[in-house]
Amino acid sequence: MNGIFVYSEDIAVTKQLLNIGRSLADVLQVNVTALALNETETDTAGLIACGAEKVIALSGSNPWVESYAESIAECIAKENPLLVLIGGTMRGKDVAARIAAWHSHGLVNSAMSIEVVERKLETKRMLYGGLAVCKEELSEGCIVTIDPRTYEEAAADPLRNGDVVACTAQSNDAVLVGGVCPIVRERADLANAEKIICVGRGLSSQSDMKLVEDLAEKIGAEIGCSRSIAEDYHWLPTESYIGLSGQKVKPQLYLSIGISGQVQHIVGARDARVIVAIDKNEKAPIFSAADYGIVGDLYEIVPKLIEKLGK
Ligand SMILES: Cc1cc2nc3c(=O)[nH]c(=O)nc-3n(C[C@H](O)[C@H](O)[C@H](O)COP(=O)(O)OP(=O)(O)OC[C@H]3O[C@@H](n4cnc5c(N)ncnc54)[C@H](O)[C@@H]3O)c2cc1C
Repeated sequence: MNGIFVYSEDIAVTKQLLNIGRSLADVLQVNVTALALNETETDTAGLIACGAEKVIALSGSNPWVESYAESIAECIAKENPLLVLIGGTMRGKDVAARIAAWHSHGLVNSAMSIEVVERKLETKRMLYGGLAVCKEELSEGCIVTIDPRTYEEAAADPLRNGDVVACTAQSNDAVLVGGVCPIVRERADLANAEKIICVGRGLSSQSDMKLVEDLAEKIGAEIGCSRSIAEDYHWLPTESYIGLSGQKVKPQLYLSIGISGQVQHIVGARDARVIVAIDKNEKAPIFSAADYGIVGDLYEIVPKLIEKLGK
């Protein structure tokens, strides 16, 4: 068994995987190989700067990354790595599942962390909507997907050396893409927002959203919500809700207003740097997840905050 193999169809995520991949490789004293699919020379050089000893630059004419799963599996077979890290995007998970099936290797999805314990690799991931954490010891060659932004991008060191091996990929054209229509988002991309105000059923009516919008404008925040607000009340688009079945976010500031903080919601927000909660029920579970809590009526607190921030 060789080193650690990393791949994502999103080069920024590959650099995040290199952060953890490099640390593990240093402990295990093995090499890191990154796979780049249809990336530029600058991007492949960037992967070496971020810690890969070798970059396999695959190129092919089919724009559909899933159709290269077999070629990626072949590269992995040649490298025979100890561990394969794949970016846990929707497309990455699709590719990871196909590769795991081809190689009959284990697959751990959405690992929250991965570490070396007594020379064995161990992952942790959430179970039952965040109610339990599952610890798993990996067999050799295991595939692990890691969701975007679980780790920061590896710091680039332009003095690092490495090899770039160019290969032509064979795409599996069993499914041909006739066209792609990007989803036009009605709101900003919450996954990359630095500040988020999240509203829940504590808000009495849709017209009160104005209050939240005013506060968001004052602090330059995007607006998210609990599932009930999007799916039951339809006050905000579906892509605005945060949680287990919604978006996973990692802002610097997450301010929840009138959200009870059920585990299915919190699971999407727990990686925020600072969580502030406003709720009138002092026993609301949101306060266990919050760094700062304000117990009180949002209709009194939010106008006061807007007033203070206005000065
Ligand atoms: C399989 C599954 C998946 C799910 N996935 C998600 C998900 O991805 N995201 C998600 O959000 N939910 C999800 N849910 C639903 C989740 O369990 C909760 O039901 C939901 O998050 C509750 O939304 P809420 O906090 O807005 O409402 P509530 O739980 O009703 O909380 C409202 C809060 O507002 C407070 N409040 C009321 N009035 C005021 C006031 N005037 N001032 C201050 N506070 C006030 C109350 O004290 C209360 O704490 C899922 C559920 C299941 C079963």
